[in-house]
Amino acid sequence: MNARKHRRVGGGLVDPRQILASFPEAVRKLHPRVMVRHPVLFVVEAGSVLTTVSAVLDPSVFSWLISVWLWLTVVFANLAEAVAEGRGKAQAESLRRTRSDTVARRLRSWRVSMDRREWEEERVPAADLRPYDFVVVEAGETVPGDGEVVDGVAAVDESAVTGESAPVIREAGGDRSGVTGGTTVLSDRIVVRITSRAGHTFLDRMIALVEGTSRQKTPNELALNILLASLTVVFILAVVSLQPMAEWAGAPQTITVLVALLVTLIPTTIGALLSAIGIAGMDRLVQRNVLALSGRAVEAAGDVNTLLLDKTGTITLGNRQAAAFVPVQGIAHDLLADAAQLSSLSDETPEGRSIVGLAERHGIRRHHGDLAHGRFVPFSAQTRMSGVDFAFEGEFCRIRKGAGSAVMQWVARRGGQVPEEAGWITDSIAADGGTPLLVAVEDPDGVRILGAVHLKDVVKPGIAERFAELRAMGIKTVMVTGDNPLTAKAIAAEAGVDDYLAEATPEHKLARIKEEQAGGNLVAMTGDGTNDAPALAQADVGVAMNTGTSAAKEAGNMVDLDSNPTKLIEIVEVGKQLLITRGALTTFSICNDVAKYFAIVPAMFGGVAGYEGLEKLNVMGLHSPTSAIASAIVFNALVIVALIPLALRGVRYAPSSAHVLLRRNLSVYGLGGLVAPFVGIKLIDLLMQYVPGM
Ligand SMILES: Nc1ncnc2c1ncn2[C@@H]1O[C@H](COP(=O)(O)OP(=O)(O)OP(=O)(O)O)[C@@H](O)[C@H]1O
Ligand SMILES: [K+]
Ligand SMILES: [Mg+2]
Repeated sequence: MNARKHRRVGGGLVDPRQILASFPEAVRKLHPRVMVRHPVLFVVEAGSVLTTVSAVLDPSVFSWLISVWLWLTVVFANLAEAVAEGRGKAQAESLRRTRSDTVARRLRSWRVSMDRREWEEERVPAADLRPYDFVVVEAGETVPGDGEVVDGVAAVDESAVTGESAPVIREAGGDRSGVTGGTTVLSDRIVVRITSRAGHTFLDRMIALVEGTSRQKTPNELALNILLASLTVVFILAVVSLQPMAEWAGAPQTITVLVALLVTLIPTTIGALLSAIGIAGMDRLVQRNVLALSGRAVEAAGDVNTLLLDKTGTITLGNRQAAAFVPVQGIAHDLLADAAQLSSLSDETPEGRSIVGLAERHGIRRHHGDLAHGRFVPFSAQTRMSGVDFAFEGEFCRIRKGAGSAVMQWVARRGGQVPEEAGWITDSIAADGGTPLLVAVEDPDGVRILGAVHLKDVVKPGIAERFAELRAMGIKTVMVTGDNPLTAKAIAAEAGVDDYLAEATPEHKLARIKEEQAGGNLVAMTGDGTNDAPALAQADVGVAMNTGTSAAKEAGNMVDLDSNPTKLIEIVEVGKQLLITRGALTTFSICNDVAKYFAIVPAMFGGVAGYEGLEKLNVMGLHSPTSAIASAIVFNALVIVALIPLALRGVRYAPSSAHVLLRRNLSVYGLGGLVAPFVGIKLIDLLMQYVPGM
């Protein structure tokens, strides 16, 4: 994994300076409008106001001590969130500097005659660009906005966004056409169609994300918040109803004591850390160069059990190159090469361009001028073919090239014969992991297959080991590809996926995901192409490769800046760690509160006639009732600070089954939660006895 240049080192540790720096923000967050979003802490804040008023009216060391520590409890809770948010701020700053304030070279066109347009360049600020504007970017210039390359090929330096310094190729036509505003073109010239409005670019979204401004509570977080709020209501009722009983026993309690009791009982610890845990999860993904555009997706990632990947550009490098022309018997090699080149002259896909190039290397150089009144048939994922219709020396002619089955059908439909040999050729190319494209012509002599083009692609290195890791995590991998079954089988075997689906159209990919979801599976999908977009949108976790088309990036809910399909392993780990951390700290918090109840109630009623039985519960032998209560409140506040690093770093996660993790959690954090207050409160009480008046 590459380290983003402006990325901090040792992301898991909390720098004490960071805590200090976040203090003012924590105090600002005391505003009730902010606090109502955290119901448990809102109750603590209200309690702090009550005890402060009562301390003013009826001052004592005890009442002031409690008031001060209650306020500290709320500040500490806000501190957790402020520290979590603060960690993204520096990164956001450096991204802001990257955001381009460049001047764009916008193309303006007007119609001169029926079929001719005149183009003119104008210089406008990047901020004025709108979707469907066309801009020119040349070597040395900054891409002024997000868009799609519609003409040309260029090497682009994307390090400003991805942190990766090796240049990448961006080109028109294929699945590597997306460019991001703020990146720099290193060579050549491209024309870009702008796809996003100023202020809504990828970089803007990235800034909002690392700053946490766009973060919304996830469904799980909302549910937990409701649970915590309900618990709080129950405890409020319990404490309020305690007073009549205490009065009946002749020991009415002060407001300060009642508020203190309430605060120790309600789940303040998890209430304080909940949002920091969520922010930290998103942050951990940013550290791994993944932008999660929804918190829900991060949670879902923790439970994913099926991963769908497309082949070209995701499992393979995606730069399918023509390697050879394989003619059928009786057809000259150069005739096939010529036909293949003619059909590709306007095919702006990488495949198309590489066919033109290969034919040129065989000495065949055709130009658009050779195609009188030619009509180009562009490639589509549905037809899996492309080609051209034109007139040649007065004769009408059609050429088609494409997936074996698609071209065979085309030939058969037009009344031609498909020689058995065509099947052998495509099969032998496919069995090798290559992609065969059959080439066929239709002219006055009839319809026939000329041969095949052998397209070669390379499986990304090291991918098989990573898929084995996914298997160990209980995740099934399925490759879905538009390619033929034999190629799919060969690549599937080489990459080590569990299953594959060949000849898949965008609809098939989508259907396969719905099918998996109907079977109760949580599905992740990684892809880069426009033909992956529907599937990326349907998947619970849709990870788009940053190299991909803007349609793919819009459809997914995560973008991997490294365009590494096995990144999902890390995404799943972060998701699991998020869920486990939240579970562990909730367990700890609730067990803690139960233990505090036993520490504080006996002390409160110690020595009260009729409640002597409770005295026996005072196993801790605390100094005095006031000291016991104050110690519990101090402990309650300090626990929050002590757990901030754990909330931000996440509970240690080692891949193992869900029930092993659950058991481990319950024992470590449940037991820890029960024992910690007895030790902590006793220690604080030992100090508290030296405070005069306690
Ligand atoms: N430019 C082209 N002209 C004609 N046929 C093509 C062209 N590009 C690809 N094909 C054929 O169409 C098939 C489907 O292509 P598509 O892009 O939908 O899927 P893919 O890239 O092979 O797979 P994946 O979905 O894994 O990216 C290819 O396998 C190939 O046989
Ligand atoms: K508490
Ligand atoms: Mg693809």
